[in-house]
Amino acid sequence: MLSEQDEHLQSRHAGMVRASSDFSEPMYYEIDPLRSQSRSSTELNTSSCSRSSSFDTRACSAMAGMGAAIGGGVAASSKPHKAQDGAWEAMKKAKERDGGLTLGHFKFVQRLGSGDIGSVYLAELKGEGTDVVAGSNPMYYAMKVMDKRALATRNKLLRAQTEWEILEALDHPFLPTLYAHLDERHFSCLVMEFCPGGDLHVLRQRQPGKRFCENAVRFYAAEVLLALEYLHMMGIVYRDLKPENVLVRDDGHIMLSDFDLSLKCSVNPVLSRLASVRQPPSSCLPSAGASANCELPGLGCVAPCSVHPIASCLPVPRFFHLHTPTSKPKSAPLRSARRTLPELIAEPTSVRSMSFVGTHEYLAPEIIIGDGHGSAVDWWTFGIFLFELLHGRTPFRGPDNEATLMNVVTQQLKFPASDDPNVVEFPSPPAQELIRGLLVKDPMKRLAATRGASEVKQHAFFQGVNWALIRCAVPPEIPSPYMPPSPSKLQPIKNTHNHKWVTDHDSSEGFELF
Ligand SMILES: Nc1ncnc2c1ncn2[C@@H]1O[C@H](COP(=O)(O)OP(=O)(O)OP(=O)(O)O)[C@@H](O)[C@H]1O
Repeated sequence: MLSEQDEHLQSRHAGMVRASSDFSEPMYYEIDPLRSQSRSSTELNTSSCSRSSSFDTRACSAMAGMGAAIGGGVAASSKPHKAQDGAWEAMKKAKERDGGLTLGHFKFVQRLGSGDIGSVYLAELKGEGTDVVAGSNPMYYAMKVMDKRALATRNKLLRAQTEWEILEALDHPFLPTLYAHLDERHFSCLVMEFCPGGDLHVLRQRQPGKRFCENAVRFYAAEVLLALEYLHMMGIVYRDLKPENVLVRDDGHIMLSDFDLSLKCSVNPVLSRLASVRQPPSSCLPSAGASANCELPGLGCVAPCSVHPIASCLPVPRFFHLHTPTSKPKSAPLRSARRTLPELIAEPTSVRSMSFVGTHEYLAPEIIIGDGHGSAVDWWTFGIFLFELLHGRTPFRGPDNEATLMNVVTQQLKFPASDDPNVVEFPSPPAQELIRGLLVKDPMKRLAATRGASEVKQHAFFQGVNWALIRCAVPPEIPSPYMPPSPSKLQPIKNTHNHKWVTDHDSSEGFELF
C-alpha cells in the first residue's frame, strides 16, 4: 500500500491542468480527470476557450523569434557572475572554434525529467574538458529540448518564448545560467547549468520525518528569497515557487528553475529611507542561553528559538553573523544608523494578471478568486514553501484539487501539533510569525506586498543571516559528485513526435537526437 507521502510523490509529475496565459485571449483547456490531486503547474484561463487572432499573431512572431537562430546556436549575452565558470568558457571556446553551436556538439547522457513544454536532458559538450594533466573532466549541461511542432499545436510557443527571454536576462547565483539557445529544424533547445543535487522535494523525502530542520529551511529560504528579490527587481513575477522547482547545485546552493509560467512586467525600483525596521517580538529573539546552547564553535550560527530536535540538526549552515553572549553590543548610534539606511524597494506592485497559473496547493487566494493578481502571489507561495519544508506537507491540501482550492480561500492557517511531546512549539515563534504574515489571504495586507523582499529579509526568522555572504556559506547538504550512468543502463527514448531519435547503447557515446 502506498503511504500518503508516496502517493503524493507519485502524483507530482502526473495529472495536468493547464490552459491559457497572461494574454487576455484564451488558448486551450486540458484536464486529466484521472488525477484527483496533482502537483503539476497549472495554467488555466477562466474565460472562454476560443482562439483569437491576436494570439495567432503573437504566436507567429514567437515562432519567428525561436527560428531566428536556426543552426547557429545563440549564446546568451554576457553573464558577469559566470566569469570564472569552466562550463561557460568551454561553451565559448567551442562556439568560437566552430563559428556556432548545434545539437551535434552535444552527447546526450540521460533524461533528467520532463515538464509541460519539453524534456530536460543531461548533455555533455563533445571534445571539451579533456585535460592532459587532470584527465577527463566532462562538461555537463542541462538541455531543455522542446519540439517546435508540439509547442505550436498545443499553443505553447509564447510560453517557451517567455521562458527563453527570461532566462536570457538572468545573471544571478541562485538562478539558471542560460549558456546557449539552439534553434534547430524541429527542436528549440535551452542549454543551462546542470544541477546534480536533484530538487528540494526529493531532498525533503530523505530527511528524518521527511522535513527539514529549521536551520536548513532558513538557508534554502534565504537563497530563494534573494532569487525572488532579483526577479522582482527585473520585473518578473515567478508564480511557480514549489520545492520541485528549487534545484540543488553541485556545491549545495540552490537554483530556481522553470520560468514558463512567469509574468514579465515593468518595475520602478526606488531607494527609500526606512521609517523603522520591523523588530521581532522579544520572545522570538534568541536568548543568551539559547544561543550558547545552539552555537557550534566557529560556525557563527544564531540558533533558532525552537528547541525541537529537528531544528538542531547538523551541519549548521555557516551563513549567520556571529552572535555570542560575549559579543560586543552595537552602539546606539550604530543601531540608529542601521535603522535609517536606505532600502531598495523593487516590488512590481502595479502589475495585474487574470491568469489562473501555478500549482494547486501553492495557488494564492486572489488567483483562485480571479480578482487579478500581482507580485504578492510570490510571497504567498513563499509562505506555503516555508510551511512545506518545515512540516512535510502544505497547509491547505484537501482530498482533491477542488477541496484544496476551497481550503486556500476559506480555511484558517493551522500549524500541526509537534509529534514530539517534549517540544512546546514547532516551528519556532519567528517561523510561525513569518508564515502567518506571508499567508494572509488579502494580498494588500500580506507581508512584503508593498516593500517586497526587504521586508521579509528583516523578519526575525532571518535574524543574523549574512545576506551578502550566503553564497560563501556552507549549505546543509552537498550532493555527491555526479556519476553518469553506464551505457548499458541508458534507456531508449520514445519518439513521440515522429522526429528521429537515435540511441546508441553499445558505445559510451550515449544517444543523440536529430
Ligand atoms: N538545470 C537542471 N539540472 C538538473 N535537472 C533539471 C534541470 N532543469 C530541469 N531539470 C529536471 O528536469 C525536470 C523537467 O524540468 P522542466 O523545467 O522542463 O519542467 P517541470 O518543472 O517539471 O514542469 P513544468 O514546466 O511543467 O512546470 C525537472 O523536474 C527537473 O527534475
